[in-house]
Amino acid sequence: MSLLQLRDVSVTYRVASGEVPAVRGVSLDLAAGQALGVAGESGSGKSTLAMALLRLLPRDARVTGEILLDGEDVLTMKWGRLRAVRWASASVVFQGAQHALNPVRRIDEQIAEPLLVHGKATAAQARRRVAELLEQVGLPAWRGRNYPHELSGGQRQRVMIAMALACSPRLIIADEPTTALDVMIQAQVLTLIRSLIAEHGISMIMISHDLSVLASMCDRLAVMYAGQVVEHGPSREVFADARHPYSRALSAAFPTVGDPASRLSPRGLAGDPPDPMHLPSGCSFHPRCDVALPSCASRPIELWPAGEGRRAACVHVLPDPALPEDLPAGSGEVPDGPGELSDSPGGRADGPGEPPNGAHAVPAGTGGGGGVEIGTQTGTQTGAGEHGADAVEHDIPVMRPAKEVQ
Ligand SMILES: Nc1ncnc2c1ncn2[C@@H]1O[C@H](COP(=O)(O)OP(=O)(O)OP(=O)(O)O)[C@@H](O)[C@H]1O
Repeated sequence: MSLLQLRDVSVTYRVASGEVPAVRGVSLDLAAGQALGVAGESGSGKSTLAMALLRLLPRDARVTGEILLDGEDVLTMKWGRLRAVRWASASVVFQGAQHALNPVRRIDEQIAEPLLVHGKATAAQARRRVAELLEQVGLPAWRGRNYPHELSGGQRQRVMIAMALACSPRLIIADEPTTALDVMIQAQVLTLIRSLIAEHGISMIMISHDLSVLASMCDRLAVMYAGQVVEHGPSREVFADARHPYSRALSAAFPTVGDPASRLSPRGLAGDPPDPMHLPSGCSFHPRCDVALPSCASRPIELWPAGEGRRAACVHVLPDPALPEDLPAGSGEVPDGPGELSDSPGGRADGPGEPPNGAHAVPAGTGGGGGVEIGTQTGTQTGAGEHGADAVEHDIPVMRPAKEVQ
C-alpha cells in the first residue's frame, strides 16, 4: 500500500479580495521508501501543497480532498493524533528552515525536543540520540553545545535535518531544503539527504523549482503549474522526455554542467504564471504554450496516460488531439504537427509556426524544439529513476546559486 495518497487535494486561501485557489485537485501516490519530487515555478502551489500534508497552513486556508498517511486521513485527524503524527511519522525541512532555530537555545536541546515531547526517549537516551544524529548529519557531537549563531548556514541546515530525523519518521517533506545555501554546500546537503533517506528507507517529498536537482534526487517527479499537477511519472523520463510543454520548458530552463550549449543559449519560458484569481479558461498553460491548439483555450483538460506509469495534462498526448475547431476552415484534415507530439515529445519537425492563439513566442529551444536539447541535458542524469545507493553514486546533481535559477 502507498505510504501517502493524495486524493483530489485542493487548497484555497481566503483573502480580502476573494479566494486564491493555490492548489487544485492534486492526486498523487507515494510508495514506502520512494522519493517524489514536486517541481514548478514560483507561485505554482508547491509549498502550499507541502504544508497541507501536515496541516501546517494558516487559518485562512481551506483544504479539501483526502491526504491519507498510512491510510489515515490527515485532514480529519483529531489534534492530539495530528501532533503525534508530526515529527514522529512525518517531518518537514523547510526552505530557510535554519532560521527557525531558536537563537537562545543550544543545538542539542533543540534536537532533543521532539524526542522528549513525543515521549520517544528519556533525558539520558535523548542525549545519546542527539550525539548520534549530529554524527549522522556530519557534525561532531560537541557542536550540540553551540548556539545557532555559532554555526554556518550549511551546518544549521544539517541541524534541521537532524531534527527531522530525530523521531525516525517514515516520511520527510523537504521544501527547497538547500535554496538558502551556497552552491557547494547545496551539493553537500543534497548528498547527505539522499544518503540518509536511502540508508533509513525513509520516503521523501522534495519540493523545488529545479527539475534537474529533483531528477537526480527522486524516483518520481510531479510538475505543478497554476496549482495543478500537469505531469507526473518516473523522474528520468519526465526530465529527459517531458510530455507536457510546460515540463519541457522547465527542464530546458536550466543550464547543465558539462553542456556548453546550455550555457550559451539562455533559455526560459516567456510570459508570467497566471494570477490564480484569474486563471485562463481551458488549459491554464495555453497562453504561454507554443503548441496550443485553438480548442486548448476552452476544452476540459485532464491528466491523460502518457506512457508507462506516466500522465500528462496536455491534449498532445492523445492519439487524436485536434477537435473540429482546430481544423483549418473547410478542411477535414487534422493540422500537421501537434498530433505528432504524442510520439515525439521533442516537438514538431516542421516547427509550430505562430501560436494559434496569439500566445507569446517561446525562445528557441524551450518548446517544440526543446526535446533534443533536453535529451542532451540528461546525458548526465544516469540512474535518476532508481532510489538508493546506486542512484546516489551515479547522479551528479546540477546545482547553481539561487540567483541563477529564480
Ligand atoms: N497565506 C497566503 N494567503 C494568500 N495567498 C497565498 C498565501 N500563501 C500563498 N498564497 C498564494 O498561493 C499561490 C501558491 O503559493 P505557494 O507559495 O504555494 O507557491 P510555490 O510554488 O511554493 O512558490 P515559491 O517557489 O515561490 O515558494 C500563490 O499565488 C501565492 O500568492
